Amino acid sequence: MKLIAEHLAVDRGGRRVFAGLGFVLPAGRALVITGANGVGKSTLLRTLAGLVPPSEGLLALEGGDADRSLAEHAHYFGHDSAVKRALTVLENLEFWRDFTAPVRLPGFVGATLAPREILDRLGIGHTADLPAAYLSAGQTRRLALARLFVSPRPLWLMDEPTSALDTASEAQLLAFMNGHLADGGLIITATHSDLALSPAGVLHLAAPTFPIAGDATENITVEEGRS
Ligand SMILES: Nc1ncnc2c1ncn2[C@@H]1O[C@H](COP(=O)(O)OP(=O)(O)OP(=O)(O)O)[C@@H](O)[C@H]1O
Repeated sequence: MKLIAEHLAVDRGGRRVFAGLGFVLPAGRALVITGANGVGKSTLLRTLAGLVPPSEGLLALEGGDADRSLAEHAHYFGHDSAVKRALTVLENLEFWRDFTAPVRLPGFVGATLAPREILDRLGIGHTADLPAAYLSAGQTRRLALARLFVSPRPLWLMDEPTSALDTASEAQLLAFMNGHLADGGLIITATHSDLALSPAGVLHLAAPTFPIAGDATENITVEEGRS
């Protein structure tokens, strides 16, 4: 399984955010997207998640399920935790489990945990029957993270995944992410933190020094390593 992006261009609000972007990410590897504020990291993740349409280019998951879109292979862990405040914590997870079809593929054995089990592992088991509105910012973030485990999907798209997490939760998140890679999953994450993901490459997005009309590959650096 590998994720392929070729000549990707995305426009938002009538303005080209990036163009000429390409990478190949094989199963079991992470791609860390870096770059200054506003350069397009979240936009790239939202495009991969099917939330923003690309203006140009190709996105494909080779070895994926041909009956599903790329977005249906992915969990998107974005800035907004997308937690339903009126539902209990457990109801949020049960909804997500029932709403999100699991994806199982040769070479990918994603962890599937029962909602109560992952809540316990993330240290918020005691909140299971509370309305999600009562959770603190860090607890809400952990609930959003719990969703990745109730329905296995190979591609994790993670936007600033460590935000609002304390040091212990950050270390646990890193262990989960490395576990997902060891299971044959793929991770693309935008972060300003130095996450010790292994193996990982870096995709650096740089602000264009000229108005982008078409190809802007000069503004994109893919660096392998961190293995
Ligand atoms: N809904 C939108 N409509 C129009 N423009 C948008 C929209 N969302 C984002 N943009 C613009 O797209 C550009 C890229 O934004 P994006 O959020 O992808 O940056 P980022 O690299 O993730 O930034 P940060 O590090 O601050 O999170 C910015 O110029 C932003 O203003």
